[in-house]
Amino acid sequence: MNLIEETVASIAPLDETAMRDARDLQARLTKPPGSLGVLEEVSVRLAGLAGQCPPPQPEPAAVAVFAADHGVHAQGVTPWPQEVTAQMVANFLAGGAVVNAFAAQVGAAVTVVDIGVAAELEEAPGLLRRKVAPGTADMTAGPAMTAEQARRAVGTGIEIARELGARGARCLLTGDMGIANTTASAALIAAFTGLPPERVTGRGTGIDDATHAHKVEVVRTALDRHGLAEGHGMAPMEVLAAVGGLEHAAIAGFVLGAAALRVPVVLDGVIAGAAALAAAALCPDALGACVAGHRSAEPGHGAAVESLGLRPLVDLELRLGEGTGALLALPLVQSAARVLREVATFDSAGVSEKDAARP
Ligand SMILES: Cc1cc2ncn([C@H]3O[C@H](COP(=O)(O)O)[C@@H](O)[C@H]3O)c2cc1C
Ligand SMILES: O=C(O)c1cccnc1
Repeated sequence: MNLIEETVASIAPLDETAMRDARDLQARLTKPPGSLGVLEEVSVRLAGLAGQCPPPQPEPAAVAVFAADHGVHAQGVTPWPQEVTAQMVANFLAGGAVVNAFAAQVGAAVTVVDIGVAAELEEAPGLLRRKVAPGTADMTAGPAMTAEQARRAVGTGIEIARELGARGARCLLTGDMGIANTTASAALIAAFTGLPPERVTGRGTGIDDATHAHKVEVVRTALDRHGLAEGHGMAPMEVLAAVGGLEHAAIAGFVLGAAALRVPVVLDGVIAGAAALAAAALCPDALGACVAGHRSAEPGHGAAVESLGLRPLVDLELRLGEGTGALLALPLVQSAARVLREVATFDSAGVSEKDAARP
């Protein structure tokens, strides 16, 4: 078996006993039952993932920012030059980007992964040089990646999850950097959900109406070219290779790797949403490890999380990527676990329970 098959085979569903224990415990904690809303469900999932109640505290946390370039950039789908991908990588490594500020705020480590940046990048602390190719090919002209490149990128994502886990991370967060990657995200989301391009293609970094209309047509052209209309029946790895980015493939692997380690993975925005659709198509049980950090302003992201049955924790109209939305959600995930670990029960604290006779 290869790394991807081995990893998929090792991913088990959430542990029902631990989840039942967590629900029972939530009902006995000194608060009205259900009063922590969505966070109670998060705590139950964390227990199910760990196979124990209470679950371990999901910290320390590490965000992996997967950076790559995109051949579809040539189609004029974004106003930003491709060099910005490499320039932002340098900014991440210098600590000057929003992801660095948010990571510092919540105490998460930042690792940058060159999975497919067009430019040659020099060795630097905090940079993992794992370039599979210097960017993808233009998906409107042919497959974005070869099958081998897609496999290598997914495998690298699995390895990065393992490496961060081996360094002690107990919560993983996804990040991305890749000019034009919202176009590839839209194509992946359309291919995996069957929704039409106009429903899932957004404005990315910010484009006018004419460019947006053109971007929708670029996505439609790519889907047509690769026979990815609704009901296509293509295998997930083939879909990734046809219209995905190297960072999408790596993030899909990262999700699989986290699920195999039984470590929660907090998903960022539309790029992670597209990658999670691929991961879930490869292994539905991998979703058990996933927490949707936030809901991005990109329409395709809403479609992706709905299709995955995930409930985003934060909704602040963010449309940045880098891992920023996942980082904002991290304290919520950690608080959810801490409740199960630290809050007293009615019994232990001597607090009276609700009078059964009263409404
Ligand atoms: C300065 C800058 C910093 C960023 N940080 C994340 N992105 C985000 O925007 C890009 C995707 O948008 P589109 O598909 O419209 O090109 C990705 O690189 C994503 O990570 C950035 C974009 C820019 C310009
Ligand atoms: O949803 C995101 O993460 C996003 C949106 C726009 C541009 N880059 C990323």
